[in-house]
Amino acid sequence: MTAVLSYAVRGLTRRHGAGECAVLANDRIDLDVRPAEVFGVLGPNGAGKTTLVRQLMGLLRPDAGSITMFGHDIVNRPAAAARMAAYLGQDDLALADLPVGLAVETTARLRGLSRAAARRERDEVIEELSLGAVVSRPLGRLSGGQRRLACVAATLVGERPVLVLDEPTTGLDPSARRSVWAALERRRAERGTTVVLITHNVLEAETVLDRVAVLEAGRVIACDSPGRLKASVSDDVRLDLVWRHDPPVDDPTVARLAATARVTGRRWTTRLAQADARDALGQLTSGPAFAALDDFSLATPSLEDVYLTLGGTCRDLERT
Ligand SMILES: Nc1ncnc2c1ncn2[C@@H]1O[C@H](COP(=O)(O)OP(=O)(O)OP(=O)(O)O)[C@@H](O)[C@H]1O
Repeated sequence: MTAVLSYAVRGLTRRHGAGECAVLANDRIDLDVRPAEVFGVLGPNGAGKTTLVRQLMGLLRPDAGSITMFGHDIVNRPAAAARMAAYLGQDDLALADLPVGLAVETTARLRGLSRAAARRERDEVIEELSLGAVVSRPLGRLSGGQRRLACVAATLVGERPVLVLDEPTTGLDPSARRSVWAALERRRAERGTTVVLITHNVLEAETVLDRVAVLEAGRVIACDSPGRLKASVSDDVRLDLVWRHDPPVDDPTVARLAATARVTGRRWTTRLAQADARDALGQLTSGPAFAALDDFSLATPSLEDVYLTLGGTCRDLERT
């Protein structure tokens, strides 16, 4: 059965450093990634995400455990990973001196395409990601977002059956983010491409991923579809309140919410049973506390709630 999986990972363990400074970056990770799946790895800084995907690409050797890719042993034959997967790392400046178009074309040639096919794919992906305006400029002299997008373009050429992307949309504006997601979805739908990607962004994770593995301190603390993970946490809803200034804690409803609110600057985030949330919102919006409110929202559980419920910490997760 594992032969048909894009990835089968078992007991994957990897330490960095030695002695007292050793960090257990991946701790007995088990994962299955299915063909044509968009599979996400979500977690805070230092959770072990990059360590995991670098092992999936054969760039880092595990201390223990196994990884097979379409049934091939990647740990003992890491070169097989490079033949089957394209990788977008966090810093991808290997071709920094080349103009964008040439960098993309060169990558396609390195992946075995003929000159004509490489140029055709280059033109298609430049158009697809709206990179026409910077096609002749060296990668190293672009803005951070433009460079990231150009590196995504280079990753997409050459029709690899698997794409492994370390934070592909970090630094991109909303329109560029949308074109990246559309480009990945197109490859999955038309070619059955498997996509494994790291993201910090819980909102993106909810909308683009088929399944997500949540990592915390080197361990997978949950792995399922965003919908099933959300359904598993509870029926509670999230009430977010943003105050204009100091919250009026002499108001009884505000005082009650203060007891459990997670405070981030002027924002309070509370999780409540649906009836309690409706009641609290009713009291707040019809009473004197309303004048102190800048904004409020009531939402069903998000992946962030799942993450917090599972014991994760919310630092470093993006929500915009
Ligand atoms: N070369 C290294 N030497 C020592 N420790 C390392 C090394 N690389 C990573 N680590 C440590 O291993 C842990 C996991 O790092 P990793 O880069 O995999 O996390 P991450 O989830 O990708 O983080 P981020 O979201 O910040 O990119 C961290 O504690 C990190 O400090």
